[in-house]
Amino acid sequence: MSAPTAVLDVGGGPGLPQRRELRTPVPGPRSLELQRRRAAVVSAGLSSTMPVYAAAAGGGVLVDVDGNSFIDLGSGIAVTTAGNSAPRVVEDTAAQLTRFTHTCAMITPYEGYVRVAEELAAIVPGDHAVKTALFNTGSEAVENAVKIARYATGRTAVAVVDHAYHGRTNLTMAMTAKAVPYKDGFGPFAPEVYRAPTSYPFRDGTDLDGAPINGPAAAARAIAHLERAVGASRLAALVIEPIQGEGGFIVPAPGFLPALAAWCREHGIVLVADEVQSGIARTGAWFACDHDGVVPDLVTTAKGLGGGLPIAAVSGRADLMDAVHPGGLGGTYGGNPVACAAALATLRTIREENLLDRAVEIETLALGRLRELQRTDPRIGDVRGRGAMIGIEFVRPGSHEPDADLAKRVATAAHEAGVIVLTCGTFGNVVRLLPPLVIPNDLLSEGLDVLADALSGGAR
Ligand SMILES: Cc1ncc(COP(=O)(O)O)c(CNCCCC(=O)O)c1O
Repeated sequence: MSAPTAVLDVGGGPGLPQRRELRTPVPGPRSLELQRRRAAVVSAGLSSTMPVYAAAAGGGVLVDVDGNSFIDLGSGIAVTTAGNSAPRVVEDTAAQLTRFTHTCAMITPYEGYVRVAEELAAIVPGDHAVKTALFNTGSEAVENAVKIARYATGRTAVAVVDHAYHGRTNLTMAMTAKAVPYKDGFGPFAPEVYRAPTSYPFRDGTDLDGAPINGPAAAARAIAHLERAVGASRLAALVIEPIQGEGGFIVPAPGFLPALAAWCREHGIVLVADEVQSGIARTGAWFACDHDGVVPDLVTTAKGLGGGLPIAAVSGRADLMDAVHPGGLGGTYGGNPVACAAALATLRTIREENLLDRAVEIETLALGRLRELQRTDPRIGDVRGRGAMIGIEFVRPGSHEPDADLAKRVATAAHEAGVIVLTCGTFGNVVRLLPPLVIPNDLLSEGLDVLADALSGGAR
């Protein structure tokens, strides 16, 4: 057994020097040693975007085991929204750890769970009574939202849309659109899932009569498809991301979500907004649904909710949440007390540091800079997003043909220059920005400069 690699003894949180600084090649020697050890004992099925190993993180940076300081534009996939090792999260979880670490909420409940449910009831869209059940991962929340919808309606069919991502469990894989890497080889998948076209403004073009496929037209197209493929009366739920994440940071055309919501209401179909990636202040509102004035019946949240601790939730109409028989929902760790303390501290940090407004400031800065780049670079097909959830779609110049290789080269060049960015998209041709909302403006601007350099130089 190898001795633990001596890592940098630096504390995380906002006190970390907020700078981009490379002291070694990327990856450095300690990361290379850890890569060697990992290859011997960790499944090859687990990939990793960055070739380095984390030692500390906070504010807008992540420091690796070789002392390299990276600008973090990924937030661990939209999780450390309120900052890594956020002070209140650290303080409140440490205090909880000394009281009790686990009792199982189904065995001996505790106030923290109730307080998280009270907090979510206060921010979830709508003026109806809201109840919550807590879980551990986004996939688990989506699975349980479907369970609740099926139980409450007595129906079994589930509608999803193209480019969707909902998780890696059997049902959520069936609901996810992209085969590689998420589904290939893992079937058979759960039945009774029906996929409709979504609103993808950059790629929707016009209908057969030459009219642009706007929001209402895209909704009519999706509804017509579902009416043919399954029928509204058989649908328990429509599960949709208000802004699609892994599918490519796709913001639907105005009017698309409201038209779908009206159709669901008309036919008693439970509208589930999967806000695992777009929720909890990420887009400049508590939920992405808020931007469209849509009130879903159920909302799934995870990622940003826990400030890094694993916690997920299904929140929604009390009549639906109470439809399930006692004991019908559960799980050993759901709403772990330490994770609940983290969630409460995260929500408090978002409020006290005005991070909803901060997300809007980040949107203005990032979209402005990227659209400036787009004006002179035909390889940037689309720049889109809300708040601190921004996507850059790369194409072959003069076409809509996806350029996944360019997206990968830009991301790799950014990594080598000390900036963490992620790619996504059905076609793999989207670079996405998910900075912590606490990132200083100068660091965000520097990260955008690095992307611009990667585009103009390193990523030919
Ligand atoms: C909308 C939406 N719903 C559900 C999920 C699933 O959440 P879990 O916490 O990863 O299970 C996600 C997770 N997205 C990141 C997946 C990363 C990967 O596994 O490669 C999401 O974005």
